[in-house]
Amino acid sequence: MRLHIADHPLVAHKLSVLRDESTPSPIFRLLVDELVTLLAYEATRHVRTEQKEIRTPVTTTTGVRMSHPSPIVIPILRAGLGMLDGLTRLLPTAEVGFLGLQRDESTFEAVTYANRLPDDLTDRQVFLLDPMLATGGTLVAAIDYALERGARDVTAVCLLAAPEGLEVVKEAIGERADVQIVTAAVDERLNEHKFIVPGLGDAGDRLYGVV
Ligand SMILES: O=P(O)(O)OC[C@H]1O[C@H](OP(=O)(O)OP(=O)(O)O)[C@H](O)[C@@H]1O
Ligand SMILES: O=c1cc[nH]c(=O)[nH]1
Ligand SMILES: [Mg+2]
Repeated sequence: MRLHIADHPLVAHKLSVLRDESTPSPIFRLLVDELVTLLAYEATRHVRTEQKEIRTPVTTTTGVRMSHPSPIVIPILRAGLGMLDGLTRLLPTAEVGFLGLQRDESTFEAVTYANRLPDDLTDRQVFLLDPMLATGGTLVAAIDYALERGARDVTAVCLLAAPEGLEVVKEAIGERADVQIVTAAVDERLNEHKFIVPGLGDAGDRLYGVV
């Protein structure tokens, strides 16, 4: 597992506003979108391309285009949905699959309630979107869905990660695949409710309200 922590003053600034409990939902949503676009620049650094001859007004030259098959972007509902536009803005030809996972409030285990993925992800670059990597249970489940469909190249884009969750993901993946995690920050720890500290609270609730 490879970990990339985005080190950029704009990322740090926007993340600080997200952490602020007084930031209202409309601003929170806007900032998540902006942050993801900044993270997407790093997350797509190894997106597959191929050479292509192009004709400029002056001459012919060798350019680059995205390879086929196109990448697949998978937001993990609910909170990951707030990250979808930020990523597809940079990868407009990507296909989009959906996973709905909710953490059980007493056991903290991830429960799947929606799964709309292609059966075959062989040779596809997969981008998983979830703002919070806390215990890691949700991300491990999502990575497993991708790997059991043949994916071997998976990038997870998060806003915040806890050290405990990163360790869980690393152990669970082992040598099975090349998994990259791109995050805006690694926080201190989890609290007794398995929330990230200092964190930003419940990302889904802050994006969409308490339902
Ligand atoms: O690393 P973990 O301990 O598994 O926790 C992280 C998950 O918890 C949150 O989802 P939540 O269950 O609150 O669902 P929501 O997005 O619908 O609010 C968050 O969006 C992650 O998906
Ligand atoms: O801090 C946390 C942990 C899990 N899910 C969240 O939304 N926030
Ligand atoms: Mg939630």
